[in-house]
Amino acid sequence: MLAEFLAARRYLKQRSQPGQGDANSSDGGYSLIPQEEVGQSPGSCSNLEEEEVDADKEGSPKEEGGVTLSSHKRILWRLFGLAMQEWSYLALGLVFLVAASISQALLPRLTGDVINSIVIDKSEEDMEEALRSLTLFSLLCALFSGLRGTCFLVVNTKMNIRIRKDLYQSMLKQEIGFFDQNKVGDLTSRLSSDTNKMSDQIGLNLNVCLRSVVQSIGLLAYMLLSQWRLTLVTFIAVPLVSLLSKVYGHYYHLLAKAVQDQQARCNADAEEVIGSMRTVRSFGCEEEEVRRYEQELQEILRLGIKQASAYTGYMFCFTGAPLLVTVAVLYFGGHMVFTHLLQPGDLVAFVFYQQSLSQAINSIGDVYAGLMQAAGAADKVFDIIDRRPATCPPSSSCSFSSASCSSPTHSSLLLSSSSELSKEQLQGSITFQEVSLVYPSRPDALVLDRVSFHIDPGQVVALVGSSGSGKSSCISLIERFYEPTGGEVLLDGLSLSSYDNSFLRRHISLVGQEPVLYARSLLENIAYGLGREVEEAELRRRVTLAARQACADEFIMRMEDGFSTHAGERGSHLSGGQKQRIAIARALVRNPSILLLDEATSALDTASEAQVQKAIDESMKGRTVLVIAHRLSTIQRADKIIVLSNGLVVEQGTHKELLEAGGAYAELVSKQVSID
Ligand SMILES: Nc1ncnc2c1ncn2[C@@H]1O[C@H](COP(=O)(O)OP(=O)(O)OP(=O)(O)O)[C@@H](O)[C@H]1O
Repeated sequence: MLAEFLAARRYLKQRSQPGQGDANSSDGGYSLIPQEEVGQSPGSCSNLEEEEVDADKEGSPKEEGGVTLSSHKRILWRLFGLAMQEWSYLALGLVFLVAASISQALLPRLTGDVINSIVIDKSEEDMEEALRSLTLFSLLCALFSGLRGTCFLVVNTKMNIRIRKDLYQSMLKQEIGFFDQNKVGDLTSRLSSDTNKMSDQIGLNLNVCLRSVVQSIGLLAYMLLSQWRLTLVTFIAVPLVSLLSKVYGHYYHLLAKAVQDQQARCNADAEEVIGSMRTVRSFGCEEEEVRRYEQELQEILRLGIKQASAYTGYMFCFTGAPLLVTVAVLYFGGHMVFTHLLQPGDLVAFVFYQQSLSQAINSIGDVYAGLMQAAGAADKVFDIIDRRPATCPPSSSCSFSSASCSSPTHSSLLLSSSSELSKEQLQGSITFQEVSLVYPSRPDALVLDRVSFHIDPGQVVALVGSSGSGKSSCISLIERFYEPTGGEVLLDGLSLSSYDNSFLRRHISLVGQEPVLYARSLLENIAYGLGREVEEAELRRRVTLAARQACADEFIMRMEDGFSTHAGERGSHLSGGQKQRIAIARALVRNPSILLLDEATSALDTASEAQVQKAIDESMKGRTVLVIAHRLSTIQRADKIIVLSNGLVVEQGTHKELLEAGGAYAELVSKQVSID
């Protein structure tokens, strides 16, 4: 309940004070003007303790945004462990923190001295001396606070960089099925907003927590020792604020969750539409999409208005209670001044101390909520960092460079000597042995059903079949994007899973249906995957050769910046045919033993296709080629044709043999011929 309340209160405070972190807002905590937080803190504090005690008593974890309190604690320890790796900055920060706290704690006392020297002693000299001390400690307090903040900010940044790198590294190691099951938006959000939230909240809250704890202990001790009666008065609002916390906490939590859910829906819809702008444009659905988006926004507005109304009640209770506490302190303190139990300056100093204590305790409450937020974000981030790619056999070690993993069995043989392996050492035979496949994201659909075929080294084999029959899935298995659910894929007679992935990447190249280029130069796009070990001159030679083979050199040289031309976001500065040729060049640049072509020439016009086809024909020599093509001209040149239907191999043979058989292939060809 406390977490709910604090999270809701934090949210509302952020809304009401744009641009101000609430934990920071109490920084300094020394003001004559009653703050909205003043006096809330006793409630917050007692509530915090109450909840902690409850959780302990029950011995069972409580739910917080789907993550249990005990797991939150575990995550927080891990986060603190990460922060502790920057121990030198933390230690320095701690020194400045203590120095700032001591200077700050003296300020109310010195202010009281100034007032007493004016009101009681009526001594100008005493006043000036007290003011000199006040100025000195104010400046010291400001300086130490700044230095403390700098140290904790450095810890934040260093932590953030480390977490991001670990997360990105882990993401890129995952199997392809992981990316089918997780939206790009979710993953990039983990990488940006969640990692920021983690490091910001930990750095900020560690800073605030340490400062507030040191201040609270000092202030409370001073208040109890100097004015214990007034200190008791300060805590009279505790039961009231506790009760209100429970009611509002629950209500705000529900509202905040509803707003978050609605915002997530809204963002997901917008992301989907922006990501498929071509489809939206070609169907002329822009206005319809704007209307849908507006409807979603209206729902956010409705919930926002509900929250805004609730805010009135929140402000009334939580601002009223502390003000009443201050009134009560002034009432009792005033009577004590009249009965000479207290001097006016001491009363003013006490009010300052009381407000500072309120802010310090209040900050601890905010720290709790902030840490819970950090734990929530960290939970998702650590899930990915700790995730073991599904393609990793249990005993294998994951290698980042291979984007997957290597098994120590057969692969060690290949891996240990992989740097010396030359192309000839991979003959290039491919065998599918009773291979079945079910995609992790669609566990009910059997996509390949005991598929068996064999491709000899150097053969050109065409996979044909109607849309959805499983052609691309076969290629995905050879690329080891997915593991077969049953059976085995063999390469040169050895199970594919026994090879080191970086070895496979070097010897197998794929040109996919929709070539994806990166927002880098054409040279970098073609050289993608060549590895850093290739020297600059050799790299340029290979890129130029590959571009020539893919008939891409002409159009590249016509461009003003040649190979340095920027491809644009996802290759948007190039035509479909140009993109395809760059993708082919990228596949050829590694001089692969096995070439996989998934409708690689589909986006080319007839003239370009003929050119590229000629280049591919040339580059096919001495390699194994598996090609998916709907065009008869491509298929009939193949040494062997494998016909797939609904995940089953229904026919195999040469063009001539299959035509004579008059089966599924002959039927496909009759349709194809009319298209060709
Ligand atoms: N990543 C994936 N996750 C879940 N299902 C998939 C995935 N990729 C393909 N499928 C499904 O597997 C089946 C076979 O798809 P595949 O892409 O292999 O067919 P294809 O013969 O290459 O089709 P096309 O000629 O249209 O490209 C289809 O039903 C498809 O919906």
